[in-house]
Amino acid sequence: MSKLFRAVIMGPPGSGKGTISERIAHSFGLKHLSSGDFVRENIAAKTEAGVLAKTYIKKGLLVPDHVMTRLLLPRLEEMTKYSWLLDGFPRTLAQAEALNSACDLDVAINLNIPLETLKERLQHRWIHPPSGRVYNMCFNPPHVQGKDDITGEPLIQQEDDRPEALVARLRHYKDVAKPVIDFYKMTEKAKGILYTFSDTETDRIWPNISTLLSTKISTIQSDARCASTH
Ligand SMILES: Nc1ncnc2c1ncn2[C@H]1C[C@H](O)[C@@H](COP(=O)(O)OP(=O)(O)OP(=O)(O)O)O1
Ligand SMILES: Nc1nc2c(ncn2[C@@H]2O[C@H](COP(=O)(O)OP(=O)(O)O)[C@@H](O)[C@H]2O)c(=O)[nH]1
Repeated sequence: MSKLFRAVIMGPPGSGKGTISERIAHSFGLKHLSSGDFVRENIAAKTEAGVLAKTYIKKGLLVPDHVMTRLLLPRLEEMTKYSWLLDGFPRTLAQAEALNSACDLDVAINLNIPLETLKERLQHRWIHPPSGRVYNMCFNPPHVQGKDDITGEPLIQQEDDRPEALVARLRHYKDVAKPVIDFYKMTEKAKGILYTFSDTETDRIWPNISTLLSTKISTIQSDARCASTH
C-alpha cells in the first residue's frame, strides 16, 4: 500500500519554485499544482473567481485570500487520489491556515535566495504565456533567441519582472511570507515539516531537495506498509 505524499514549495519571486517544481514532478511523479496557473486558467475561463482575480493582478496586487482559497481548495479536493506538490500557495498566513485545515502536509520546502540573485535572475526571465514555460537568458536560454522551444511563438518579459517593479515586489514578499514560515515552525500539526534551502544556484539546492524527498517518501511508504500489516 502506498500513502499519498503532499508538499508545498515557497520562496520569493525568482527563487526557483517553478524550476524546482518541474524537477520534482519529473523525478518523483508528483502532480505539480501551480497557484499562478490556476489563477490564469480561471481568468481565461472567465469564472467568477477569475474575473475578480484579474482586477487585482492588473494592479500588481496579490489576489485576496478568500478568492484564492475559493479557487484553490476545490482543486485540491479533486486531487485526493494523487500525490502533489503545491507551488505558489500558501503565500499568506490566512492561506496557510486554510490549507492546514484542509489537508495534512508532509513537507514544506522554503527557498531562501539572496536578494541580489533574485534581481539578477528576474531581469533575465522570459516566459511563454500560453504554456507558462520559463526561460532565463543565461541559465536555460531558448534554442532560438526570443522564441518558445516547442511552439516557436514569441517570449515576453512580465511587466513586474522589470527592474523598476522588482525591489518593491520582493520586499512585499518578505513581509507577507514571514508569518507563513513562523506558522510552519510553531503549529503543532505542522511541526517538523519545514525545510529551508539557502544558496545562489538551483543546481546546488536540487540534490539536497532530491535526497530529502527520497527519504521522506520512502519513510511514509514504509510506515503505511507497517500500518497495513498491523
Ligand atoms: N497564493 C496566492 N495568493 C494570492 N495571489 C496569488 C497567489 N498565487 C498566485 N497569485 C496571483 C498573483 C500573481 O501575480 C499571479 C500569478 O502568480 P504566479 O504565476 O505565482 O506569478 P508571480 O509572478 O506572482 O510569482 P513568481 O514570480 O514567484 O513566479 O497570480
Ligand atoms: N542563473 C540562474 N537562473 C536560474 C536558476 N534557477 C532558476 N533560474 C531562472 O530564474 C528565473 C526564476 O526561476 P523560476 O523557477 O521561474 O522561479 P519562481 O519565480 O520562484 O517560480 C527563471 O528565469 C529560471 O530559469 C539558477 O540557479 N541560476
